[in-house]
Amino acid sequence: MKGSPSPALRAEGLVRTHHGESGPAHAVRGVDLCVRSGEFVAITGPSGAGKSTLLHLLGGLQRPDSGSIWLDGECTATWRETRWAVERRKRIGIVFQFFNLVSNLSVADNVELPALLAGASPKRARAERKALLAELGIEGKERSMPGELSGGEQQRVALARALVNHPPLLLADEPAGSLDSKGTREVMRLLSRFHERGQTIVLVTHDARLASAADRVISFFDGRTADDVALDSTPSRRPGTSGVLKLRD
Ligand SMILES: Nc1ncnc2c1ncn2[C@@H]1O[C@H](COP(=O)(O)OP(=O)(O)OP(=O)(O)O)[C@@H](O)[C@H]1O
Repeated sequence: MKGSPSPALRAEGLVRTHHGESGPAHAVRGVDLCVRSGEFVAITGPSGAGKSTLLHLLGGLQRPDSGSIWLDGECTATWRETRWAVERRKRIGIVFQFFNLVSNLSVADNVELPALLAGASPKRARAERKALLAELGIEGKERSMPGELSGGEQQRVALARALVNHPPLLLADEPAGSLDSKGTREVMRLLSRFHERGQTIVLVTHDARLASAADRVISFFDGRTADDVALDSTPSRRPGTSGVLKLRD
């Protein structure tokens, strides 16, 4: 394989059961996954299939009951909360459906915060924030509070925040789930643009249009991988057009 000798992300035998008031929910029931560096993988499936739980396991936001996760070939089994938090800052950007911006911080501060926490100087954090907000088309909103922005604008700020430390891996959980079709198209274009530059992306979505921007679509059903198909990546295919589904050899 060209580039990194290890996959960007590998998971083996992941199992996670939630214990809620209505009894156990077997959200993830033994999942193996391998994502190459630079690959864009979409995970789709019905509500309750376990997609978010899987993404949370991959980002260290929840721990598996069993199974293991490797990031760039490094086993994470011994990582505790603080180590995951440190590694997330450097290696994993996460975008959530409902943005999860800090409501009492300005747009600028929301985006700069992860850079400062990762040790960047204020000058560097500011420069990164400016570049990203310009790239995402929301310069001029730096002083706004998240509540003053449209859903699409908030999602772009969330994307800027996730990418401010240049993490090699981006995990996105229904990043257009609360947006209208224009907002969805914008998110799709942005994800495609970052993917074209080599960003590794794992996207959880119900939305077939968003999934069509990926290299590979994994269908998830009842806590397990039901199907894994590569999308046609002929040069004529441009991100944002619907990909031709082709069964993997
Ligand atoms: N914190 C929790 N406590 C108890 N049960 C949970 C918890 N989180 C998820 N579950 C249950 O685990 C199962 C999988 O949920 P999950 O959110 O991972 O699915 P999903 O595929 O992402 O669904 P959706 O597309 O609706 O977001 C569901 O039955 C859900 O009710």
